Amino acid sequence: MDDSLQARLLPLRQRIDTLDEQILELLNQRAATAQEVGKIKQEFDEDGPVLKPEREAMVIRRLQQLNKGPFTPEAIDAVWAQIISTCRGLESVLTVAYLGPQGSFSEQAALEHFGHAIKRLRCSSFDEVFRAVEAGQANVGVVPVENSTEGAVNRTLDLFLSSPLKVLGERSIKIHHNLMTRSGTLEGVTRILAHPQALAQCQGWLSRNHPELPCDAASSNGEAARLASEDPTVAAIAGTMAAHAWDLQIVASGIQDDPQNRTRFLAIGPIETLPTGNDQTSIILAVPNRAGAVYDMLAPLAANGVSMTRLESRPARTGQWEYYFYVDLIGHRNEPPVARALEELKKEVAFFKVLGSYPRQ
Ligand SMILES: O=C(O)C(=O)C[C@]1(C(=O)O)C=C[C@@H](O)C=C1
Repeated sequence: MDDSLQARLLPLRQRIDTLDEQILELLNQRAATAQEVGKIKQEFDEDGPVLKPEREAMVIRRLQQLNKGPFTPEAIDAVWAQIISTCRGLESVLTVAYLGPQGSFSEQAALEHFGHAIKRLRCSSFDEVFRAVEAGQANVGVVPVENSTEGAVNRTLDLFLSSPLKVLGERSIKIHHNLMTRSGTLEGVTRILAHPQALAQCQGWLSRNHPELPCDAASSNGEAARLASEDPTVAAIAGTMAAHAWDLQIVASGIQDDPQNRTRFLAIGPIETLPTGNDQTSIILAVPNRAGAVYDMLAPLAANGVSMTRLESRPARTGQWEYYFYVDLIGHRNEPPVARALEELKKEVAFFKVLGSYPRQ
C-alpha cells in the first residue's frame, strides 16, 4: 500500500523538481534582464526612479489575461509582486514609508503592493509618512484612504491637500480584526486598545461581547499590539500579522462587524505614472458657495463621458460651510476624454488639484 503510494508520487515529485529547476533558471534570466533595464534607465536619467508603476501593473495584468489556470489571478498577482520586487531590488532597493510599527495593516498593504524586497520605513503617523517621502528619506509611501465600514480616512485626505506627492497606485486589502493578548485569555485584562478606525469597525461586536471593558485609542493597531505585548492588562485589536509580530495569542478572531470589511490604500511618491489602458485619476476640487455649483462641477465629467467612482467631501476650515471635494475618475489624465473634462472643470471651480493618475487594481 505504502509502496504503491510512493511509486505513484515519485515521478510526479521528480517532475516538480525539474519544473522548479526550469522556473529557477528563468527567474535568474529575468533578474539579469531587469538589471540590464536598470542600467539603461540609469544611463538616461541617473537620479530617475527605478520604480515604473505602470509597467509593473501591465506585466501582471498581461499574465492574468494569458493565464489558463489552475494558477489563480490572485496567485499571479501575489507571486509576480514578489518576482518584480526582487528584480527591482537588484536594480535599486525601494524604501517604502508607512504607518508602523511591525504588523500594521499599512505594512501588509505595503508588502502586498511592493513585495518583500523593499526597505521598510515605519512611521508613527500619516503626517510622518508624507514628510518622509517629501524629504526623500523614502522613495514612496503607503497610506490608507478609505474603509468600507467607516468611510474616509480624513487625515490622509487633509494631507493630500498641501502635499506635492502624486498617487502612484492603489491596493485594497481585506481587514480581518482579532482580539489578542499575551496569554490568549482575557483574565486580568482591564482595557482594550486599538486604532479608532478599528474600534469603530468592531463596535457592534465589542458592545455585545465585552461592554465591561473600556476601549482606548492607539496610534495604530500595530502599536496597540506592541503595547499589549508589554502589558498583560491590555488586549489589542489588530491583524494576524501583528499577533505574529508581537507574539500575542488570539482570543477572538474576525470580530469586525462587516465580514467583508476592506481598506483601500494609496501608494504615493514624487513620480508621474504613465497610462496603462485601465487607470483611475484622483482630483481635489472646491467650488464657490453658490446655488448649482456642485452640479456645474460635475457637468464636464458627464459631458465627456467620464465616470466618477468616488466623491468625498471635507470641510475647507474657513468657517463658511465650504468644502473640498475628493473625486476619483475612470481614465488617465493624459487620455483625451479625461484631459478635456479636467480642462473644462478647471474653469468652473475655485480650487483644482490632480493627485495623480494610476493603474486600477
Ligand atoms: O521595466 C522596467 O523598467 C524594470 O525595471 C523591470 C521591472 C520588472 O521587474 O518587470 C522592475 C521594476 C520596475 O518598476 C518595472 C518593471
